[in-house]
Amino acid sequence: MAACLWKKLLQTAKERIIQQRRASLYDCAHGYREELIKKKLQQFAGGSISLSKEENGIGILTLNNPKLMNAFTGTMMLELQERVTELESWKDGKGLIVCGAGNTFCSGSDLNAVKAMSNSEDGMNICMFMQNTLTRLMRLPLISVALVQGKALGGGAELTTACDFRLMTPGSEIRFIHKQMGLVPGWGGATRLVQIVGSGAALQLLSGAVKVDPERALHLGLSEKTLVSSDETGSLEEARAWLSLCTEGPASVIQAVKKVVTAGKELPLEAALRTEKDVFGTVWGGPANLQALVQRPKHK
Ligand SMILES: CC[C@H](C(=O)O)C(=O)SCCNC(=O)CCNC(=O)[C@H](O)C(C)(C)COP(=O)(O)OP(=O)(O)OC[C@H]1O[C@@H](n2cnc3c(N)ncnc32)[C@H](O)[C@@H]1OP(=O)(O)O
Repeated sequence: MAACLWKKLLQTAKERIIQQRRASLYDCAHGYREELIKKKLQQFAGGSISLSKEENGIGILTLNNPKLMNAFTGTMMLELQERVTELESWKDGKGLIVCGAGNTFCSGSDLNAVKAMSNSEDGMNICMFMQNTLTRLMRLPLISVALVQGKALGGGAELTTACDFRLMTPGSEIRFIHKQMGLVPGWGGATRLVQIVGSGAALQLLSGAVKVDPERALHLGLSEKTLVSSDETGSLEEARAWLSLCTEGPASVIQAVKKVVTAGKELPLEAALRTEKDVFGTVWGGPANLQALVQRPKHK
């Protein structure tokens, strides 16, 4: 009887955590019609978003549009959502590296698409679509790293803030250039930047459309490390090595760690504590915990 009750409690806790994670920010109550925006984005084709899920639990998500400095076309925005959905159900996943092809990160939205969708309705729908998608990316139960090579501009800079960490190669830059386009970030980048560097520094970076080089990024806490290599292969290997320091151990435990930190970051105190309790309940007495106890030397 007790075991049956325990299993039910565990299942309820897991379902509640998954529901919290997958709930979209915007829906029809906000005038958001996802199927309509998807149809519109489909019209702006080009490039791709690939995902390689490796045996060691590290995923590599690559923006492939090097001819346009990995600018986001409409279909790439749709593919990003598909990859995030895939990652949400990756049971063995522990970490994620987001990078760009051709030794550069991402130069934001494809300006050809931006010009064709410059009306308010399309703009708001893209804004809500990308906020939904990047919020889900941010909340993945994986430890994520943006590997910034070359340039991360506009929406590309915003994408870096949806990752837990940023690693930059020599000579690379993160730049919120929105002001120069008469804009502010719309994919959630301003909100996340304030959380990362504080409101003062965020205001300076946005109001000045400041080129943030690796040194300044380190100083601001926007980047964790300046890598040694600038080339695609070398920098990816360095990023893998850096991430492996955070992802050693069973996927269930690494995912639980990310979930409790997300709760602490996003929820009011008591809700965060209750989520922590729920997540704790999924690992206490679990296989990794029991195995660790067996391996622990008896206290003398
Ligand atoms: C909320 C987010 C916001 C929005 O969605 O409204 C945006 O992100 S808007 C886009 C903001 N991004 C930009 O304004 C960057 C524009 N690009 C550049 O400033 C430069 O291309 C740069 C600095 C990224 C690279 O300069 P470089 O001299 O090294 O190369 P080229 O400029 O010759 O670029 C090569 C090739 O790529 C095309 N390109 C680059 N960025 C974009 C883009 N965002 N959209 C479309 N096409 C882009 C560029 O036109 C060149 O193409 P080519 O056919 O060879 O002329």
